[in-house]
Amino acid sequence: MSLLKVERLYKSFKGLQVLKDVSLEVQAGERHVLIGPNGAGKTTLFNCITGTLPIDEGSVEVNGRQISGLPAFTAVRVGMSRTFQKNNLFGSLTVEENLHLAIIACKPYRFNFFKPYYQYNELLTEAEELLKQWNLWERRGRIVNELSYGEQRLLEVLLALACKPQILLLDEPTSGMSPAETVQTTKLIQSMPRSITLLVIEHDMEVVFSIADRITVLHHGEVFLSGAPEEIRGDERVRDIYFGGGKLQHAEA
Ligand SMILES: Nc1ncnc2c1ncn2[C@@H]1O[C@H](COP(=O)(O)OP(=O)(O)OP(=O)(O)O)[C@@H](O)[C@H]1O
Repeated sequence: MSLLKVERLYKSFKGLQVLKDVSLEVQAGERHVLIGPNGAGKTTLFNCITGTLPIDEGSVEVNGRQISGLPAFTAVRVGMSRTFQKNNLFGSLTVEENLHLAIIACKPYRFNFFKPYYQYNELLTEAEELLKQWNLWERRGRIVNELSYGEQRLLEVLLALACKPQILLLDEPTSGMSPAETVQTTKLIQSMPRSITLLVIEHDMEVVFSIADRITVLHHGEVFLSGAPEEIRGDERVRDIYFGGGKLQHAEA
């Protein structure tokens, strides 16, 4: 059974049809990458999957449980976490404080907001483990606004991991990063355990082909093609609509 199943999804904005009959299945443990030209509807699809946006028609199931039409927190409850194209961090707080807040947000019922958070040993231990696991322990005291853009994007991924998701949606995780930061982020994604299923929007073809088990191409709001990376790489039509010839050759080099 697929972990995530999107069936015949439609979404429009004031008459503009942005997603048309989109069906997509992501198997448990898979690294599934969503590509497509600007405006193809990729982020809108993420917003519809996570419940950030209501859908017009269709369904979204996680582990066989229907979540379409339910509030956005349902996605978190069924084990889904996501990052956004733009950072959503508390810039004046430290890396560690941001992580504490992310952990608290995942399980608010475990915390009493009148008790100082540093009295929750379990919270501090969980944060320490994550910071060490993802090589941010040394930078835990840094104020987020003082981090490079790439470091901030990496922190976003770490915050999404704080909820210990079964399925993680990453929206252009390497956008705006330097080449070195892109390599670091790619390695981080590759090192994630297969217990975390990934659905990733990505434009950088080097990154796409180094992480994907399966690729879905979205074009004008429709699934144009879905298949193994070799299949997508070799498809002339995909080159025409998306790669414009040059980019894919660069990725093969
Ligand atoms: N809230 C909204 N209201 C109206 N139109 C929207 C809204 N969100 C997205 N759109 C439109 O929907 C279309 C798809 O946008 P979307 O951001 O999903 O594309 P994308 O494939 O993620 O593009 P990119 O790669 O540039 O991020 C675009 O034409 C966009 O202008």
